[in-house]
Amino acid sequence: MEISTQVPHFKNLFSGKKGQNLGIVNSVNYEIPGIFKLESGKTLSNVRIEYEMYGKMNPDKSNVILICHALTGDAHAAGFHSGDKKPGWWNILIGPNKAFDTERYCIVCSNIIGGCKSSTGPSSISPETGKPYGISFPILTIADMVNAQKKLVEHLGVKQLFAVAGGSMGGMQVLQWTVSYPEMVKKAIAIATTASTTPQQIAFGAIGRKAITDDPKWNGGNYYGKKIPAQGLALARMIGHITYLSDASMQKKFGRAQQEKEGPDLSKIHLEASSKISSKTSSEAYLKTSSEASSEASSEASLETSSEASLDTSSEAFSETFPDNFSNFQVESYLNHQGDTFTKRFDANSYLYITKAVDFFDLSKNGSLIEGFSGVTAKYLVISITSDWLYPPYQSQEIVSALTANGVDAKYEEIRSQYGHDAFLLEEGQLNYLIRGFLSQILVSDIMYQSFYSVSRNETIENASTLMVKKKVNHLPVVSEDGKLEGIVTSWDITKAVACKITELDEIITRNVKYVFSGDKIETASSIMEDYSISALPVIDFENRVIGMVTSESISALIGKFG
Ligand SMILES: CC(=O)SCCNC(=O)CCNC(=O)[C@H](O)C(C)(C)COP(=O)(O)OP(=O)(O)OC[C@H]1O[C@@H](n2cnc3c(N)ncnc32)[C@H](O)[C@@H]1OP(=O)(O)O
Ligand SMILES: N[C@@H](CCO)C(=O)O
Repeated sequence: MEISTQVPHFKNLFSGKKGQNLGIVNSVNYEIPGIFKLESGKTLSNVRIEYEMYGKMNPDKSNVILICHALTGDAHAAGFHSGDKKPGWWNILIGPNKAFDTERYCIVCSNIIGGCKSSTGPSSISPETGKPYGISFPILTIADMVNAQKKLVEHLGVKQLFAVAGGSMGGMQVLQWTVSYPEMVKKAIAIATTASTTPQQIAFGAIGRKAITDDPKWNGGNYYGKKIPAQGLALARMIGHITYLSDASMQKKFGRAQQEKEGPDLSKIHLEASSKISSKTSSEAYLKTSSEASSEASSEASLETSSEASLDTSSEAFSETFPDNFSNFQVESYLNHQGDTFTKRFDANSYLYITKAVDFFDLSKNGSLIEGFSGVTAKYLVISITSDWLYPPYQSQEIVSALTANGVDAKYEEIRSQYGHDAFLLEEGQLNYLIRGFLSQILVSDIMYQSFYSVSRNETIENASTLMVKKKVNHLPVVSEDGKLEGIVTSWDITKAVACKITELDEIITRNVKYVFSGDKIETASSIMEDYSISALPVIDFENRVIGMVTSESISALIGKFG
């Protein structure tokens, strides 16, 4: 066997290069075959999951990181969609040389079920009725979202995720993953989240939902192809958005400043600009809804409707309440803008279902979070934000305490920020630093040789020794016809065999062979080598197929280079 003599590629482990953007990225849609069962016992069929993937999977698919989005996020976590000026929502962290380094990891992000960004949700067409589900969509839980993601992960052929990461509701999915499928998650990163939704969080969710359901245009959830409940949805977002900021960030952003009286009215500029900028988003969202409602005519109607409805929201709010010359604080204008733009990108029924799933979330068992986390094995990084009053730091500390009580390796970090809850979307420097440190232990995959020679157990000792001499190697993994590891022979075994006049390789193979996985830390490989006095280990995948070799020389070279 030859293990290629070149020094393995150390990639950008210690490069300190500045992060780069991914360029143009695309979404992919996957349909879960058969019936998808929900926690409630209800079922869905033809369930679609929209996802994006950045970076390449390594041969044994052990470098995959699943990113879980927050309440109103989607699969588009990084890079740019063609024609877009803004990148995906976690572009600060995902890309070459960023914490979620796409040169090293394969990043997958999917839109949750229940959402309105091409995964199956209330605005999708029910295969049974041929109409949008509306509120006939079954009740959802965070576990349902995770179960759907698991189907996607299986479809991608990934046996174990290198990591799962997310903030806010994304953090809840992270926690749920490690509870529901402990064997499938190696590392977990939960940011600005809770393991059990508090009454205060539920209260804010309830007000948002009431704003929507009290809007007459909500119409019992049956508004597709008609005027959307823009006013209620905008109000829900305005309430929600206040909880994503902090007292300090609002002071800093707006103070008591008022919108300019002289010159153009900024709130109108923003409204006009947003209806133009978001016309693509709006047409995509509602074309989707109405094409699902199956008529081109209705798609035009609903496109018109969606922009009319959102303009209605603000004009009603201002004209009915205040005379024209009343002052308008900047913070009011800002919230109006946030509410208005939200109506152009989000479905009101999805908002109801998803916020309810958040409210249901409670991982404690018999009132005990320690019991709830009893099966968790993933290594954890839990991050909170000093100014987050929606998911305050004590809730992250409770997670860490309960994990630690179960013997889980859990690290707690606090980001110092004035941004409030949404700091998990904004604090580029601190997040990159903490996440990179947590993820970037050197792995076998970083130093293994992917080109190697092997022999079959039916080989003669003469042929095996000729191969070793010719290719200048001391270890040959013995593999079956389908590449599965059966044993190993070393040059020392061959020397002994020659001395004892043994001719068949089969007689000298070490069958109780030590091996590693490509996702193992190099410390693991190095301690096996030390404990058993061996200088090379086959690297196998989860099917027991040999995919590479790691040698003591390659580890020494790494230590020499960076130690
Ligand atoms: C996984 C996920 O969570 S995905 C969902 C994340 N995205 C969102 O939540 C979208 C809405 N949220 C936000 O915009 C969040 O505040 C953030 C965290 C994403 C962005 O934060 P920041 O960069 O600080 O932006 P900021 O909060 O200042 O908002 C900027 C917008 O407000 C507008 N704005 C600022 N001041 C005013 C004002 N006085 N009057 C009207 N509009 C204003 C800006 O023009 C800008 O509009 P645009 O987004 O249409 O371009
Ligand atoms: N602002 C983010 C975080 C909410 O938790 C969102 O809308 O998804």
